[in-house]
Amino acid sequence: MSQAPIAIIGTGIAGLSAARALHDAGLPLHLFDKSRGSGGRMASKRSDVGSLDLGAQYFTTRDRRFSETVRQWQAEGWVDQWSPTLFQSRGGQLKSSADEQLRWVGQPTMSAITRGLLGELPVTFSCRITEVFRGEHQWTLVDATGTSHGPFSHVIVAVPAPQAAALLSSAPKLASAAASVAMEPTWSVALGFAMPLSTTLEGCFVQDDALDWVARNRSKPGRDGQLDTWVLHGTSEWSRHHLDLPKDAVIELLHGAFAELIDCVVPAPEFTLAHRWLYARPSQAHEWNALTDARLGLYACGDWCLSGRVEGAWLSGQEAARRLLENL
Ligand SMILES: Cc1cc2nc3c(=O)[nH]c(=O)nc-3n(C[C@H](O)[C@H](O)[C@H](O)COP(=O)(O)OP(=O)(O)OC[C@H]3O[C@@H](n4cnc5c(N)ncnc54)[C@H](O)[C@@H]3O)c2cc1C
Ligand SMILES: NC(=O)C1=CC=CN([C@@H]2O[C@H](COP(=O)(O)OP(=O)(O)OC[C@H]3O[C@@H](n4cnc5c(N)ncnc54)[C@H](O)[C@@H]3O)[C@@H](O)[C@H]2O)C1
Repeated sequence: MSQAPIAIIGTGIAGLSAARALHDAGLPLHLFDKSRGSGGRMASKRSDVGSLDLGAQYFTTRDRRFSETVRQWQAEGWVDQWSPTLFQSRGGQLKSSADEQLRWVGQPTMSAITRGLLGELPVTFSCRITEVFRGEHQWTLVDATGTSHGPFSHVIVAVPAPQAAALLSSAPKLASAAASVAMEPTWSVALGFAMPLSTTLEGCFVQDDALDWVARNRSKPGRDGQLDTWVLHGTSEWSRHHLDLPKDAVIELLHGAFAELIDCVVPAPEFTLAHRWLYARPSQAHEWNALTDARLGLYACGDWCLSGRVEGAWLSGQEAARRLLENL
């Protein structure tokens, strides 16, 4: 009898990191994602004015294994360095804030990375898994339409913590660890201007009331589009307080904060878009690496098991795969 595949729920960077490691070890697997494509919080959004990075803006590497992997991605042509002209704003004071940090982005879009990792791996998109249960020896998944998928030998849950908790109910310790992780929201707004804004600013760390971060989308390698597009992120606190505000109102408020922040005239935008990330980042970092119930064959990974960054999510996926292989 052929070996049942491993189910991986989530095609963000954590799920795909685990998937690649298991595939490279020769194990069969099948991925599921509720979205129409891969990437999760590091996916780019297609829009009328080109592709926009509404979630992860860039990533840094501190861990040696991740640095080496990113160099391989660079050789594949999936990533490039981004060296924006950086500013910071504190108490309304905008000033240049150059540094030596190496920052990476997917190119020509952030999604290039997870698309590259996914390659030809078997995947079912637009499939929200609502239940994960174990029979005598194997696992079955049930999706939101009531359809069953399986059997699977093991399951890796690679979704944000609050969503993971429900899928981990077969292992109460794992479920309660995931349920203990609070995740903060982020409102993300894109503005597109017909005339390029008259500023050298390409990225800005903001420590004011509403805004947390501002980036000129087309300063990133490989981005095109006719408009001068900008991405603005609200702070966690501001986003929480304005969680249920209509998108138009969020756009108006963050556009106003942007106009106050930046050192040039900001006209009415030709294009606007708002996206609410309910589970943008864990409110604190953990050092769990991944969660494991080796006896059951159930694992969880994601940025919330580590640093709440792209690097943490990738490392967590590697660790889930390593533990699964160790327990075969
Ligand atoms: C606005 C914003 C800005 C950010 N900026 C940066 C940054 O500049 N640098 C940085 O390093 N990090 C940044 N991050 C964080 C970074 O994006 C995340 O740490 C990382 O992408 C998380 O990857 P993940 O695989 O753990 O989770 P996710 O990317 O969330 O992937 C989880 C996947 O699971 C799917 N899913 C969820 N529930 C189900 C279900 N029930 N069934 C099937 N599929 C499901 C989702 O559709 C998703 O594709 C940012 C995040 C946000 C939101
Ligand atoms: N908005 C969200 O939901 C986010 C979720 C998760 C992460 N988010 C942001 O991602 C970046 C990534 O962090 P990093 O990899 O540690 O990058 P970093 O460039 O080293 O920035 C970390 C932090 O340091 C401050 N900082 C760095 N460089 C400068 C500089 N030249 N001038 C001023 N301040 C600087 C700044 O506070 C950075 O936030 C990170 O930005 C997360 O906020 C968003």
